[in-house]
Amino acid sequence: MSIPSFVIGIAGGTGAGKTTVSRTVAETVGEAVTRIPLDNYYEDLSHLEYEERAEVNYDHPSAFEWELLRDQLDSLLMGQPVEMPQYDFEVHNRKDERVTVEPSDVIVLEGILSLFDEQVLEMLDLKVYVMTDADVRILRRIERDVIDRGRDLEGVIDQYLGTVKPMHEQFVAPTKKNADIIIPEGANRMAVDLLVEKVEAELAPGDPDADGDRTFPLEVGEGRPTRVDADSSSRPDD
Ligand SMILES: Nc1ncnc2c1ncn2[C@@H]1O[C@H](COP(=O)(O)OP(=O)(O)O)[C@@H](O)[C@H]1O
Ligand SMILES: O=c1ccn([C@@H]2O[C@H](COP(=O)(O)O)[C@@H](O)[C@H]2O)c(=O)[nH]1
Repeated sequence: MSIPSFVIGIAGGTGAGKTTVSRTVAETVGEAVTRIPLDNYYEDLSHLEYEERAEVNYDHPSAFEWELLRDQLDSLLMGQPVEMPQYDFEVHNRKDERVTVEPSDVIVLEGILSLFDEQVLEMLDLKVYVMTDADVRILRRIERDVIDRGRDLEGVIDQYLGTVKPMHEQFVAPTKKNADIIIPEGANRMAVDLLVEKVEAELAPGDPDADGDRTFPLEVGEGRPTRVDADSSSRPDD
């Protein structure tokens, strides 16, 4: 395994297609990709009742436990496994169990604010922003939240207008300026192929120092760790 790993950050608004892009990259690259949903690092809100948790602003940076994310990314980059929290959207809270995540050649951090925190940005080798129009994103979100996350239509609309949209404009969309690559619409085949090519070039034996200080040992292809899916996510968008 390469130490440190090649770390990709994938940001973008809710419903932009971040999860789809990161899953497609992980599946196409093969075994050595660890996917880290930023959602797993929402603060533990066990001290609140469900009704109070339902009122929390989950689109503000303060909703996330950045310290834990930085520590766990650091550990993975040093080749150490971490016990990653898991998140349950239906109850707006962290699950009791954690999942052991092993370090791997490629780490993909994916979430609305993956390109927000300065210290996290320093850990990223490639920064991607998925840009999809707001009307498309809200339609996708309604479908997903009602079907997968146990919400009702009225609640989804209230949350969108009350917090999701204003926080997107204030905190998420401005992180586009931190991106190396902007992918339109989500699962854009050409863009995903280019990402995969870049990752594979970074991992290729014989290209040991593609960006100056990175060394990629010849272990690639030998005893790679199993792919870990740490899941249990101008123009009017963006
Ligand atoms: N390019 C695309 N075309 C059509 N539907 C897409 C595309 N990319 C993603 N989707 C769909 O949109 C929904 C939200 O995508 P997802 O990847 O979960 O977004 P995010 O992680 O940014 O919230 C999913 O149902 C997904 O299948
Ligand atoms: O308990 C929660 C936690 C988060 N959310 C919403 O999720 C999205 C982020 O997930 P995506 O997959 O990027 O859409 C964020 O906009 C939060 O509003 C939630 O509703 N409840």
